[in-house]
Amino acid sequence: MFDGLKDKLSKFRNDVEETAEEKAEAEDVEETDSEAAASDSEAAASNAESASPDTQSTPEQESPTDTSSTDGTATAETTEQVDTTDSGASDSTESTETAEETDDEDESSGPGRLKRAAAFATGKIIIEEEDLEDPLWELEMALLESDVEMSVAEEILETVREKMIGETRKQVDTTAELVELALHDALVDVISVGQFDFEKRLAEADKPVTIVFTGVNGVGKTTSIAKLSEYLADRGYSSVLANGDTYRAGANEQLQKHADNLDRKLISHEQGGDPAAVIYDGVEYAEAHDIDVVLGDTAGRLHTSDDLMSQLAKIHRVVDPDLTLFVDEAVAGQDAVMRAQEFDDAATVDGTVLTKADADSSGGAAISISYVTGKPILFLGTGQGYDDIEPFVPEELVDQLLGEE
Ligand SMILES: Nc1nc2c(ncn2[C@@H]2O[C@H](COP(=O)(O)OP(=O)(O)OP(=O)(O)O)[C@@H](O)[C@H]2O)c(=O)[nH]1
Repeated sequence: MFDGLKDKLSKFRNDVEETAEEKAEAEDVEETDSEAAASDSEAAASNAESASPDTQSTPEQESPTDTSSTDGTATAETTEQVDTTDSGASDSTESTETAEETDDEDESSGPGRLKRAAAFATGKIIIEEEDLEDPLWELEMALLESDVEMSVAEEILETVREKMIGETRKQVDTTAELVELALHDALVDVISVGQFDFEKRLAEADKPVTIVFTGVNGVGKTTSIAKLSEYLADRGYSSVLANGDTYRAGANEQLQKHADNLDRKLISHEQGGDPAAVIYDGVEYAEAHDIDVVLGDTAGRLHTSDDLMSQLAKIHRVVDPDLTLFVDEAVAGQDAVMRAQEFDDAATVDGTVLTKADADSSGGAAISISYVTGKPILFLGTGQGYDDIEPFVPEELVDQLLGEE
């Protein structure tokens, strides 16, 4: 599931890891060079000392803060040497103060020299904005290619940037681990918007609970109703089906077939009847027969989307459903995200059932819908069988996207 996106996320992790490794190597070389320079100058100083006591320098002159360079970088580099070579405490404190001042001036360019120097002294690598620039750009392209909605991609990037920049790699052992944590948090943040516990809500609600399904034709709405009926039966809830799609020829027969297969009651009216009246009858039937849940189908397409939306509005007025679930297919990518927003604007959707997650989809819809609508994905359709429906757990999806296999 969502293999393309999984590969792209894995590439981002490898890119950042490579960048960090290159940086570690470069800083190793820098360290070796500066150590060599330090021992050269120590040797030179001791030579000078033994050659002429008159030319011996004062402690102040030796202090790194008094180097003739006015360049902040040079000053801080000297501090690195002081820190790593563990020289006299007073010199070190003095030079640290100077470096802090320099550090403050240098804030805009990253975590600052002092922090870097301190991390560097203990073998840590700090991830900076410039290290992430290329990998983040590639990640943004990868997310957009995977049909992740633009504002969602930006939010993910922002969180990754926030979580990684200025972080020392050693705190989490490896760069890979740091990237994984940042990506994990960024993805969970956008995917889990609006999540609520469907089963708890169902358990606590007065019965019968009425659930209305909306969405365009062909995305798996009717099949999802049948699947959910079976899902509920597995958890001890009885349900009745009500066909509010009075517009499409053959809709009654289609739902009747599922009802027969599952041995459920179907409430239906003639084609052209009032959908709100059908679902209302479903509720009455449930009340009379002590049925826990009414699952109401609706038309996916009318003459105009205005007709469709006003029909939904009427169902809401007449039946006041406990939940309205928007159904769309994962393979529809950005189209599904756009439709989710349109339906939510018109009918106030409570959550989404994302079907065909088993098909080779980009993953963009699964990542974007909750963030864009503010309503959670509640179920994933994972095949054509009645049992092929799973509660949507954001953490599980993210683990799967970031998993090894
Ligand atoms: N692979 C796969 N196929 C699915 C899934 N859900 C539904 N389908 C198939 O998608 C097709 C359309 O499903 P329907 O339930 O008829 O779709 P609908 O939205 O009710 O469409 P209309 O009946 O035209 O209103 C059917 O062949 C289903 O078997 C799913 O999760 N995975």
